[in-house]
Amino acid sequence: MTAKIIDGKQIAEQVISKVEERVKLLKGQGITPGLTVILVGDDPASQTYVASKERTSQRLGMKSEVIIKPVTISEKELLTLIHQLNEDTTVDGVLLQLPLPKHIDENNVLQAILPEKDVDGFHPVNVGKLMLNQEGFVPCTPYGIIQLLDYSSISIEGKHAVIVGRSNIVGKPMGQLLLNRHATVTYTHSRTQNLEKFTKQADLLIVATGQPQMITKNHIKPGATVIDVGIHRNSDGRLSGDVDFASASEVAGFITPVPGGVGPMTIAMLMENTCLSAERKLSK
Ligand SMILES: Nc1nc2c(c(=O)[nH]1)N[C@@H](CN(C=O)c1ccc(C(=O)N[C@@H](CCC(=O)O)C(=O)O)cc1)CN2
Repeated sequence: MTAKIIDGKQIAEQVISKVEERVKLLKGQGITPGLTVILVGDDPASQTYVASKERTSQRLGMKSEVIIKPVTISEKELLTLIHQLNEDTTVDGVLLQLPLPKHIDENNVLQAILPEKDVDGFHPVNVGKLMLNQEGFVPCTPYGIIQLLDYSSISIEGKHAVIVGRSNIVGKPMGQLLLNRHATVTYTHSRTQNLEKFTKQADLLIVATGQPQMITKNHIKPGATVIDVGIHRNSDGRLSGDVDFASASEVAGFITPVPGGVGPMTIAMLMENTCLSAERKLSK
């Protein structure tokens, strides 16, 4: 078997086109959705992702702002900035680019963002709403993966989804989203014994481990859908994921590439969440 490639770039463009129409409608009613991204430090990968967020939001006609702070910023200063953005009525979405320097308590600062401006979906209120299957904000990467499956007509209901990785950004919300769509969900992680035993049962295998190319054809049930969330820059400058793409493609039914799979969807869903935040403000 040779897997069909799920083209994240193309699906992201479709999502973005729909958001563009919604932004036009909002502007017609005097509302310009506003996104502010805070970047602390000078990590090159974070700079790339933030630039992409800025470029895409500008392209959509949103009010786009990137605030860059030195790595030495104190937690107190960062909290003051977030409080200012919470008060700013022209800002619909506030996003703090992760990772943060070690001296800043990530939970503390993420919780300072108003839940109604938390377009990353990381605030405990939005995490709780996801658990209860209520409307809030859904974290962009797992939300994007659901879109990849839907746009590719890959059914979720009744399927066995196995998640490899249990981060707050991807693994945990991913499992909850799939559960809300009636999948049977298994979480695995770095201390799971005999990982293959679980991954080989997966109809939908979502890999977010941060370990380059750790998943091979030996982990995959023939015909399964494999979603690779990992992103690693190799010594030759090329990008690869947590899945050995060549090997996995031999047995998977569908697979996402890196680059051009999940990454572009993260940006697209951020645009959707920002637009949604502005729409909610209008309907209040
Ligand atoms: N506050 C947040 N921080 C981080 C998040 C997040 O969702 N919210 N996710 C990741 C990084 N990330 C977004 O911020 C992100 C990662 C990758 C891509 C992407 O488009 N990747 C491209 C390749 C880009 C490249 O050349 O390096 C691809 O996969 O095709 C977008 C966003 C951690 N931090």
